Amino acid sequence: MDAGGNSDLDLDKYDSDEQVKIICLGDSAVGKSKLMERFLMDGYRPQQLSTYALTLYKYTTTINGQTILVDFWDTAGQERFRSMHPSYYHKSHACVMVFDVQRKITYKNLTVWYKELREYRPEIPCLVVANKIDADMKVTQKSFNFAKKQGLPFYFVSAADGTNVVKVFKDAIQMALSYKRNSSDFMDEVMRELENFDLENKEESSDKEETQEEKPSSA
Ligand SMILES: Nc1nc2c(ncn2[C@@H]2O[C@H](COP(=O)(O)OP(=O)(O)OP(=O)(O)O)[C@@H](O)[C@H]2O)c(=O)[nH]1
Ligand SMILES: [Mg+2]
Repeated sequence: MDAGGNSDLDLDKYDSDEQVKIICLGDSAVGKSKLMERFLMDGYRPQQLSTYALTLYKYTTTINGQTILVDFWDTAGQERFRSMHPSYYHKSHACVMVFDVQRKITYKNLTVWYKELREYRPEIPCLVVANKIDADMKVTQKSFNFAKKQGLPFYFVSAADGTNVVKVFKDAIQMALSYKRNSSDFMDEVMRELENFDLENKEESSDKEETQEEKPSSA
């Protein structure tokens, strides 16, 4: 399930300069998939890896002359799974967190999603999205303080009529890129170190194997 392992291949395939991963969180039926579909309708690429639990959409865009490959990760039926597998969060650069303005419980559960997100990704940008405003425009006058309290950007959107959908995802891509370029996230540093360490170890051990092979003849 880890697309990170293919990232070099993907960069070649799409001839892109940089790659970011954006995840989507929120209760079942808040509209996560519909929001992504709405955004991706134009720039949609048929490459879509789908399992019963996970859909990965690939999207390319050009920002300041650079081609950016975006991996959007979407999950299904989260009420069944409750919490996400750690690989879902792994190496993500931004998160779009969605609730349904018509169902209060989905707003309350943002606290739960946010807590889990921060356990895995303490510092990635997170955008809070109030979906389905088409059903009752009056909700945009209500205040939803969760985002403000946590200091997160907040958007009223509708996957049904398209309100603010492009804005949310464009902002998410921009934030993901800034995060990737400027991150001083401690865990990211550690991951980078570990990856380098892994490579070095492999090189060392293959050296060793060669010298060990020679030994038996001298013994
Ligand atoms: N009125 C209205 N309905 C919406 C909107 N977005 C999604 N829906 C409806 O809400 C339902 C759930 O949407 P999905 O996108 O499948 O929800 P999801 O968050 O992906 O749900 P899971 O995959 O189960 O986690 C569908 O019946 C959609 O048609 C919206 O902006 N307005
Ligand atoms: Mg879905």
